Order: sequence, then C-alpha cells, then structure tokens
Amino acid sequence: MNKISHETMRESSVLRWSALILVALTMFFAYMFVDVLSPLQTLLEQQKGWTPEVYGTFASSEYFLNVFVFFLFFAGIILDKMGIRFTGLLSCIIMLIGAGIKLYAISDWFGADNALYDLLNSFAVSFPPAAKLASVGFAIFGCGIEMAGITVSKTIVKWFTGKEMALAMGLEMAIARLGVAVVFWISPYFANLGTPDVVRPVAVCCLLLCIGFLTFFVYTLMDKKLDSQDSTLSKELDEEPEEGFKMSDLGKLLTNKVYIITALLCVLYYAAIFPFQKFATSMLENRLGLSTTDASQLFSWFPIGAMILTPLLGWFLDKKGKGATMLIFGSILVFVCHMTFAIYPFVEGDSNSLLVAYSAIIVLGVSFSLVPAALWPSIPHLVDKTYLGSAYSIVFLIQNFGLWLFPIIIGVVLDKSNPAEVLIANNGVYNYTPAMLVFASCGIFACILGLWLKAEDKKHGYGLEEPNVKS
Ligand SMILES: NCCCC[C@H](N)C(=O)NCC(=O)O
Repeated sequence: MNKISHETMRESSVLRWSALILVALTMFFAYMFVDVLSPLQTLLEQQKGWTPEVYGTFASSEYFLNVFVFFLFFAGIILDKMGIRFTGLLSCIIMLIGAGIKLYAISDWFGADNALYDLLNSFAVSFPPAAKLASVGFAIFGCGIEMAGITVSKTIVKWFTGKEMALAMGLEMAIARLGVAVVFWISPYFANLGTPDVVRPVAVCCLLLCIGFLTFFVYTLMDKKLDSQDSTLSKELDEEPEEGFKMSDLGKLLTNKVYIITALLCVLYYAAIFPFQKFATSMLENRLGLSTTDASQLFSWFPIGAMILTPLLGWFLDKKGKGATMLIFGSILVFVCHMTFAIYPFVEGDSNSLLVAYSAIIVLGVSFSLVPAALWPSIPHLVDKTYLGSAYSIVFLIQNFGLWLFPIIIGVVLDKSNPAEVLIANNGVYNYTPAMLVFASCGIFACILGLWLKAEDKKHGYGLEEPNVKS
C-alpha cells in the first residue's frame, strides 16, 4: 500500500507565515486609508467647513452599506461560496473604487462648476457636497475593507488551525495597528507639507492601497497551490468534500446564544474604540490644549501599544487559554481610559496632565490587545467551520451597526453639549466630557457580557478558556 503524505504548504512554517504577512500587508494599507482623515478633523473644519456633526456622519458612512444594504451579510455568503481568492481580490477592487471617489470628493476638481456638485448641493445644505460624495466613497470603501477583514480571518483559520492561530490573528491585527499608528504620524506630516491641505495624505494612502492589492494577488497564488494539495490529500484519504454554506446555517448562527453574546460584546467594545479613534485627536487638542501634530502623535501610542501586545497575548492564548477572562479585563480597561478623559481635570501645559493622558492611552492600547486577541480566535470554537465565513460576517455586521451609529451619536453629543454661545465663551474649546461618558458606558456593558460569556463557557465547555495549540 502507498504511504500517503499529509504534508501540505501549511506544514512549512516559512510558507504559513509568508501567507500571513502577504494578507496582513493588505490590511495594513487598508487600515491606513481608514484613518487618514482622523488626525485632520480640525483642518477639515477650518478648510472645508465640516462641523463635528458633519465629520461624525462622514466617519460613520464607512459602515452604512454594510449595515443597511446588508453588504456584509452577502460578503459572508460570497466568501463561503466563492472562496478566499475571489472574495479577497473583489474586496481590494471595491476598496480602490471607494478610495478613488473619496479622493476626488475632497479634491479641488470637485467644485462649484460641476453638475454632480450642484446636485449634491441642492439638498441637506448644512452637509457640504464634498462631505456627501466623500461619504459615498467611504461607504463603498467600507464594504471592501470589511469583506477583506472576514476573508483574512478565514484565511488565517485555513492556514493555522491546530497551530498558532491566535498568534497569527494577533500578528495580523498588530500589522493593521501599525498602519493606524503610521497614518497618525504621516497624515498631519503630508497635510502640512507646504500649504496645509487634506488632499495630499489621502492621495498618498490611495497609492499605498494599490500595493495592498498586489500583496493579496501574490497570496492568491499560494492559496491556489494549497487548495490543490488539499484536494489531492482528500482524494487519497477518500474524504467527503465539505458541504459549504446553506441558508439554514444562518438560523443556526442566530439562535446560537453564546455566539450572539460574543457579537454583542464585540459591538459594544468596538463602539468604544474605532469611533473614539475618529475623535481622539480633536479630543486631545481640546482637553490638553495640544497642537494637531502633538495630539495625533500622543494618540499614536494607542495603536503602537496594541501592536506590541496583541501578538504576545495571542501567543499566550495559544499556549495557556483564558480567552473569556481576557475579554473581561479588556472591557474594564476601556472603561478606565474613557473615564479618565471624561473626568480628569487636565491643565494645558501641565506635565502631570500629559502623564495621565499618556497613561490612559497606553491603558487603552493594552485593552485593545486583550479583547481582539481573544475575541476573533474564539469564533471557530463557537460555530461549525462550514459556515465560518458567514459567522465572521454576521459578527462584523452587528459590530458595523455600532461603528456606524456611534460616530453620529458622538458628533451630535458634541454639537449639543457645545452650543455656539458656550463655544465662543470657551474660546472655541469643546467640552468632551459627555462624549467620553458615552464611550465609557460601552466598556461597562461589554464587561457584563464578558462575565456572561465566561459563565456560559464554564457551563457548556466551549473551550474559550482552553489553549488553542493542542500538544
Ligand atoms: N475601520 C476599520 C474597522 C475594521 C473593523 C473590522 N470589522 C474588525 O473588527 N477588525 C478586527 C480588528 O480588531 O481590527
């Protein structure tokens, strides 16, 4: 009898980690694009007249189509039906189209003599036409990045199941966080290179997105080879092919209590992170009296902290487990950080105030390592792998609802808590306390859900507290 070799590309650690780096680079450039305007809120207000409410609505548009046209739901089905290569490339193309529209919208080419400009100027006049078109572009881009996100999660499960899965997910997120940190440095730099201008950094990030497309393309060559090795192996072992996604699987997902608790924890936790990221620079400018560049560089320690710790915590989860406990601690820390920014009596130019702000940002970075490192590798413990793509897409869909809603809520809270006369009396300095209390409350609710999840895991043994690597 012939001896069957079980060796595939995933057994080579060099190839496995190379695959990870290629897809992680795609996410690196995508995350850079997401936050390219985040450090420039003040410049957008000065140059383009985008008030906090306009800016908040624009920031939330990234998630609009995913939530209200259910794009993420379809993305999950496309991923489970069409596979990683098709879905990944499609997501890159969608990101490029959306990014191009956003760039055009904020550029000088889109001006008053343009028919589309006039059309967009004919309704909701308090929302500038450039912000409207930029929001459309960002909404399209948002479909692409979320589709890429679920594709990359499934890719990691494909290459790393039974191996260093949490470490790989942690490393992928660390590379994405590096993208955010980098953009918080380079965006104000490019904006201020010459006459201050918001278009320059966006153009640079559009170019970088093209590199992300290329790295994913190279990955598809590896993916194709792995699929052919897997199908040869299945034939030799006489295994039944996998059935793939069925509509009935959706019912199974939505009635899976522990999966729904995880999704709700995800929406509340991330609502306190990504929407905060959009307002953080401006919050630090207003609370500490910092310049845009200083505020942006201070905030960049948040993704840097998360970048350093996420892979370490992923490694810890692989070896020691304790995933549900990590979710609880991470939620407590997000609360601590936001409460600090809500109530600490910061004084402009005071070194203690600066120390407190740095500490709170680092605490947030630690939190943002604990939760993602534990959350995403927990999904394969809770659902069947035949509909894993859809499982990730539904969690992202629920999460996206929060990510859409919260920038709008925060924009409105900021406008309402800073009426024009108060703002003038405060020399244009915004009061951020009510907005930060909204973010802090998300941490409390996420913590309660974390405790519930841990109790369910203890009762039913999903393995959330178990290590991933089976020795
Ligand atoms: N603005 C980028 C949002 C990406 C959200 C994505 N659904 C996600 O949660 N990714 C995992 C992470 O921790 O970044």
